[in-house]
Amino acid sequence: MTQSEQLFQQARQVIPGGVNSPVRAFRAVGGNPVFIKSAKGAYLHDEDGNRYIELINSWGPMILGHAHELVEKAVSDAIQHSFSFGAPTRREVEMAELIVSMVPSIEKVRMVNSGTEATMSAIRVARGFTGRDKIIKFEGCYHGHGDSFLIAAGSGAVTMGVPDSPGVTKGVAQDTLTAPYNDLEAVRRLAEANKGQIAAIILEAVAGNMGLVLPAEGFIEGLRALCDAEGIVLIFDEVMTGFRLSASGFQGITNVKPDLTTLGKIIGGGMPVGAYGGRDDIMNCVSPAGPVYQAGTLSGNPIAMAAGYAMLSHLKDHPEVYTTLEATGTRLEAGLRAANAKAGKHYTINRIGSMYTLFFNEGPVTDFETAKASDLKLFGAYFQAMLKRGIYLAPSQFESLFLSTALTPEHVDAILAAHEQSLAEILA
Ligand SMILES: Cc1ncc(COP(=O)(O)O)c(C=O)c1O
Ligand SMILES: N[C@H](C=O)CCC(=O)O
Repeated sequence: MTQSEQLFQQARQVIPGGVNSPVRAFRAVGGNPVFIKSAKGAYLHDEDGNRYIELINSWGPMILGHAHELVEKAVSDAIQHSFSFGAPTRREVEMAELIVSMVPSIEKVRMVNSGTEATMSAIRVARGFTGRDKIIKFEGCYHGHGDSFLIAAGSGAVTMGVPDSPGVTKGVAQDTLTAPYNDLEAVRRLAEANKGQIAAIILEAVAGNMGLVLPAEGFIEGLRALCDAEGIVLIFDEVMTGFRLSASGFQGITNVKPDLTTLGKIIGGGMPVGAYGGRDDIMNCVSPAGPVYQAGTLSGNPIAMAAGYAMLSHLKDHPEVYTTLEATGTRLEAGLRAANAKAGKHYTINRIGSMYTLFFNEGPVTDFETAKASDLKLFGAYFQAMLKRGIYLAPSQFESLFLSTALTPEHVDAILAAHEQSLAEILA
């Protein structure tokens, strides 16, 4: 038995399903999850001494690769002053100023401890601000595990076959209306049928939790116009895309500005952090400035703030990070397409910057339905074939992969060699 097998056996006795987040259990791809011991740069090392090239990067945060010295130093310096105070600190003011300076639509920001907390809080504020109850979300978008979002949810929820989770009350579920991603007409119909009742439209402007799906031309602009016309709060969930697609996230590469933005992942540099922010008048509803309650014992945690501040300042001062990531993504995408064509397959590859998904589906993949048409059995075989060759992919078709600046052209070539061999193996 390997160390990972032994640990998984132990884990199942004391942790539900043996993992602290469902997608880690490898249920969608079979086999035993790999237990990680350490990581540095572009590599993960497991408990059995195997090394993998990293394409998940902790589901996004490690944009500079693992254990980057800047973040490492910031954390070790911060630790000298204790780990949590539950009181205001200089660093959290600086962190808020930094976020506000980098994301133009954010005038005020509140730190929380996860992306889930950020999205839950953002819709509460939108409801408090508008005095309305309903929200619109998109099928296959995932906004964490808050009750209101576990309706037609992507990511681990669809991977485990529970996009509508038991445990969410009918009352909560009926306040979440869903539309197919990229279907503006469907959203307009919902808004018309529920006139004056919709507090917010929340979306992953680039969806990463049904696999990567890009917004169709005019979709985001149409949502903005609809929200303006109907007094609906537009929320971009940038937990994945924030500071990844540009130094100001997805909104840095489009003209559309949301009213509220949710953040997570990169802003903690790998520490557990989330944030939500946006228009001054909306954010002033948050307690103690206003009546909408939201709190947190560990919110603005000094270690997390130090890690996040080091990460964001680096991204702000080094725009070349994004050019490097684009070059890595371009090289990888071109190689994957060439290998697929050589194998006689024209699988869809959706990519933007350092995020991409290879769908086992000839596509196009433009929404949840088309993503679900992928050959999941083949994906599972591909995942295992790549893992065996030392490439660590997300263990589900319904996820994006994340590149880091630690990946060199040589790493990309190693990934492409493994890809070609894996395709040959699974298609034989
Ligand atoms: C777009 C998006 N929103 C929200 C979340 C929830 O974040 P967390 O897992 O930190 O609660 C995630 C990831 O899980 C995400 O990808
Ligand atoms: N897609 C999720 C976050 O981005 C995957 C992480 C998780 O659910 O554990």
